[in-house]
Amino acid sequence: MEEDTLNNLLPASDTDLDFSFTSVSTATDRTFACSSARSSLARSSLTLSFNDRLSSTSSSSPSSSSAPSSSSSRPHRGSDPNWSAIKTATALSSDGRLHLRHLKLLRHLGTGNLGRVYLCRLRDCDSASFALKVVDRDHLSAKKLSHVDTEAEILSMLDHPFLPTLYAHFTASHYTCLLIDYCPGGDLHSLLRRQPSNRLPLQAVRFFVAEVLVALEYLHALGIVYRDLKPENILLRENGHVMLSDFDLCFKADVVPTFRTYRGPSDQDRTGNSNRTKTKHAYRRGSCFGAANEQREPSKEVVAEFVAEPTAAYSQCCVGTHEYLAPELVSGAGHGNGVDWWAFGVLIYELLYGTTPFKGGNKEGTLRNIASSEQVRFPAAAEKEEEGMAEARDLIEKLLVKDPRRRLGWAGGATDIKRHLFFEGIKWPLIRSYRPPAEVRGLTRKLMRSKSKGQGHVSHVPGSHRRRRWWWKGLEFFMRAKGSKHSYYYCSRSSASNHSNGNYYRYYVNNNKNGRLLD
Ligand SMILES: Nc1ncnc2c1ncn2[C@@H]1O[C@H](COP(=O)(O)OP(=O)(O)OP(=O)(O)O)[C@@H](O)[C@H]1O
Repeated sequence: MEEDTLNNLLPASDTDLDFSFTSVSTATDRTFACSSARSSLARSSLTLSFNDRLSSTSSSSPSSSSAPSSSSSRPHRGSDPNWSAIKTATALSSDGRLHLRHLKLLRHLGTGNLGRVYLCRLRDCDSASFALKVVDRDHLSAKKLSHVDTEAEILSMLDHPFLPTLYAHFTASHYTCLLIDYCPGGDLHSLLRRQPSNRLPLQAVRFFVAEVLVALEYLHALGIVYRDLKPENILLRENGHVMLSDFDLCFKADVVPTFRTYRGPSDQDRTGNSNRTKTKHAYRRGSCFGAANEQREPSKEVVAEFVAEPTAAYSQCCVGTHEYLAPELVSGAGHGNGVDWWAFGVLIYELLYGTTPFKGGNKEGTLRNIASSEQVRFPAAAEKEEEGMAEARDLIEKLLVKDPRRRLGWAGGATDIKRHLFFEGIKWPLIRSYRPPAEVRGLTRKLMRSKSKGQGHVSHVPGSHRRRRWWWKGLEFFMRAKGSKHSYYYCSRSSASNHSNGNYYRYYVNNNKNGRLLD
């Protein structure tokens, strides 16, 4: 029905656009506000500065359309059939650029806070599917527009199998359009809700979080702190591998890559389960994190490893999804790269246990639990629990350390986390070749179906309510109760009643003397 309507409304040219999309109704206010990111000092030529890498594909001028982001600047996607299709379409275009008229909208996939997302194809090529995020600039505040630009900037930097590729970014009339990979597998949150007790088997968790870890590693190496990790933002590609989405809450900092050395297993023991005395290491082998083990003596050689972690990243702009907020975000005292590693711990916990670790009776309760000194607790272990659960708990405990500087990942990033025993045996360079877990209910069947239909989409499970990023009045109450010296300003308090889901609040922490809002 909706598909028909959209098809009927398809524009003959870009100028017809006003009639082709329904404007996003007053969207909920974003919790994002631009960060007060404090970059690290540029110590050497190795310092990567985000701004140096901005792609020229980002264009905000009205009525412009852009040439597709060049596949040559994305070496890993050079042979991607989607790129070939885009190149063919632009070669046939009179001005060598991709326009909205080259696309055929097939279906509305969903609506976010900034815009609507459509499944689409190129008019002259039925084999390549894309997701088109359409943002009606006329209906967004200046602040939200800056979020759109942030998302476009970040997307234009990415070249990674577990992150979206931005094929084109164009502005037509008052619409900004971002053309990215289409993920027919839906999101991990919906997949989780299909599982018995909302839990995934441990091997499936290892598969998904290992890929997320690699994606975060890449983002952090670029100095990007993601800040919105949660199952809802982990989409599943046609091949069952993950793709992180939603980059408008990110903030950027400089990162100083370093080489360091470590001595094999002794370091592994440090980051792994320290109570375990192992003389031999069990290596899992076989397809998709299988359980076949092989015993071998630990290697003792000194290994040089690359670490690019934005440890100096700093922002005071508090954003995120409440169950995934790190304690330093809740306290409003400023935060950095550690928030992603905290959220990574929450993610592993939720995938394994079907709930988040600090969830309270209501949102304030959750915040209180996060901010308290109470350590993470686990449900009582089953009598016969899956192999690897002890390692999983140990990893979660090390990630959910309340002090960000003592949290696993803060200093060494994903490099440290990868060495934890939970991930033992994973051959990281081959991670793209691992088979998605066949035992996960709904995963392969849905993906197969979407493949055969060519345009299927794993819908959200009814009742699997997506957790939005919000901030809520309860925080004010909560902080007052704690006698905090910080004061909070709800930037959108007056418009809160207009919000479509009524649960979005953006706030600034004001802890400077002159009372200026930190932005
Ligand atoms: N590349 C994609 N492939 C398939 N579905 C997608 C894709 N990108 C987004 N979607 C779907 O479209 C919907 C809207 O996505 P969008 O990124 O605009 O907002 P969101 O994920 O709801 O988050 P927020 O509103 O917080 O920005 C989501 O439900 C998502 O599942």
